[in-house]
Amino acid sequence: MLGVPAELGANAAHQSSPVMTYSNVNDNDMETLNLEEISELPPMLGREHRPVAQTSPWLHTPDTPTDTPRNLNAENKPHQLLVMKFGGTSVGGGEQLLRCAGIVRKALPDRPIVVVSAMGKTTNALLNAAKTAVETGEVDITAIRSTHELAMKHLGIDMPPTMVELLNELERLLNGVALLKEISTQTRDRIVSFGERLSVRAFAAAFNVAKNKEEAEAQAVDAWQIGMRTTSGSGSADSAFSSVEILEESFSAIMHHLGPLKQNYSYVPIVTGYIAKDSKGIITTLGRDGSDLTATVIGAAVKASEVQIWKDVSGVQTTDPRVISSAKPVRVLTFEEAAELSTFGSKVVHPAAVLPAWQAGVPMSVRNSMAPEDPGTRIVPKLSSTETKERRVAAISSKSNITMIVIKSSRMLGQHGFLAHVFSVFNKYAASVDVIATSEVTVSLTLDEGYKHVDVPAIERELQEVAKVSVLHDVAMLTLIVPKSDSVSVLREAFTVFEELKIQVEMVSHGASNVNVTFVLPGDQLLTASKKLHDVFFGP
Ligand SMILES: Nc1ncnc2c1ncn2[C@@H]1O[C@H](COP(=O)(O)OP(=O)(O)O)[C@@H](O)[C@H]1O
Ligand SMILES: N[C@@H](CC(=O)OP(=O)(O)O)C(=O)O
Repeated sequence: MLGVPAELGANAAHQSSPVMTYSNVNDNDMETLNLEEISELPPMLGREHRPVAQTSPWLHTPDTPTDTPRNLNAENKPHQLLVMKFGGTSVGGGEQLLRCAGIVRKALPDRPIVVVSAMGKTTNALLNAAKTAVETGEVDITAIRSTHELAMKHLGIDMPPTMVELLNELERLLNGVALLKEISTQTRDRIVSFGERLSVRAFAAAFNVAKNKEEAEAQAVDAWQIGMRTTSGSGSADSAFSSVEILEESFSAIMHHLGPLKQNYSYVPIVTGYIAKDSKGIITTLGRDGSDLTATVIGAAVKASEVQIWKDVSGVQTTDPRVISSAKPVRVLTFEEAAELSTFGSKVVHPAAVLPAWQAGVPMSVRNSMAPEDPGTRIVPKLSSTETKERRVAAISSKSNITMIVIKSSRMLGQHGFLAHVFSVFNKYAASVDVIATSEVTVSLTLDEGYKHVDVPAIERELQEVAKVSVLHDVAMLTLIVPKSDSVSVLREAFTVFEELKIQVEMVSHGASNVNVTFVLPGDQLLTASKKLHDVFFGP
């Protein structure tokens, strides 16, 4: 479902849409709007209780006489838009919000669309509040309330009424859960959505406090107001993987709502990451860390000049700096390398988020909100020849708590019958396999830690009907991002390290992608192996 329509923009921009005047659009109204109503809404939303658009900006297409030079760039073309996503760590409190608002102000000539995650650890706090309500019947949102109150206090303003109302609504919802002592996955998704709905309002408030008179005002936007729509399905709130997919129609809807900012940058949209609605108007979530996906979908939809992911670290590092302090910044990665790196354990960019930008040819970068002058990491379609020459291994990532299953055929099924049977069992239990190695009679594979819901004992029982099965828990995967051209020499050096450290490699996967080599190791040897390999490939 996720894909980028080939011809966004020019054609869409010439469709006329009705001239609308509206007022008093508040969040509660938005909650009850149906699909048609949502798609009918004009592009400028979010300013509470006051008229926000008198005419449809779609009437101001680049070639209409109403265009002024101010709306065109130096080459007489409409401006592009820049997507800037700020993660929870970058917007943890009032001080950080002001810092990020400053970064956005500096980028105003590039016409930013801002995407924001929940403040600090708010998503975890919301999930815990829901759990506590179910288990104990108690409701306590003091910490969530005070995170937002303190931030507004830092800005020197009262909490905006919509934030007060959202906090009260959250409390009422949790009281209902506490009374029933049960919660549906749909309600849980709804509860976590408050994190981003609050943070965009806090961010908009911070920007409006910081801005000067000439600068456009910020407006908080819930992603569904600009048409971010997914398939139906709940339960992604606390999952590394989303159970929903972005509907293709979202791309044209987003372009419809935000595209006019290319001609007339009349407000700074501050859009909720991570949340969307399905076509019935039910709130859905994109999986943990899913705000990156919101940003790249918007970037692809409006053909942005760039999608910037702002974090608390100076771009992608050669490995997780919390684990190995000698990690160094990676200046440039290809989309393919970035996708592999995140799929295989680095938390820098959400694994699914690379795809929309990649398909749309919109470059990305990872930047540090604590050090905005740092160049960070560029993510581009292709490396230059100098960049290629400069490095062999781009980065190392790892995943622990992996389950490895070794299946040895006990019947003469023939290889294709055996493999078909094995995969049918994994398919039945919705178990997604990460790494696989096969021989005539043996299949070894790993299950990702994100699939904790998978009933491994049931898979084991079914497979035992045709095979000898052994399950190894607590193995780890260590992945080197390395182009195929260098992988032979890198493999040789890696095995020298494993030999020196007497590490038993359970499985090696090489070749499925152009850019990665993955080793499956005993979990307790991961740290030693990572440190040594990092020293070898990047220096101490
Ligand atoms: N290869 C890596 N490069 C950079 N940071 C990494 C890497 N692997 C793990 N991290 C960690 O990811 C953290 C940022 O992720 P996260 O806290 O989820 O950010 P955000 O809230 O901005 O989305 C960094 O502080 C860093 O410790
Ligand atoms: N707030 C959500 C979504 C998100 O993307 O967050 P962050 O950008 O802070 O990883 C989460 O915590 O999962």
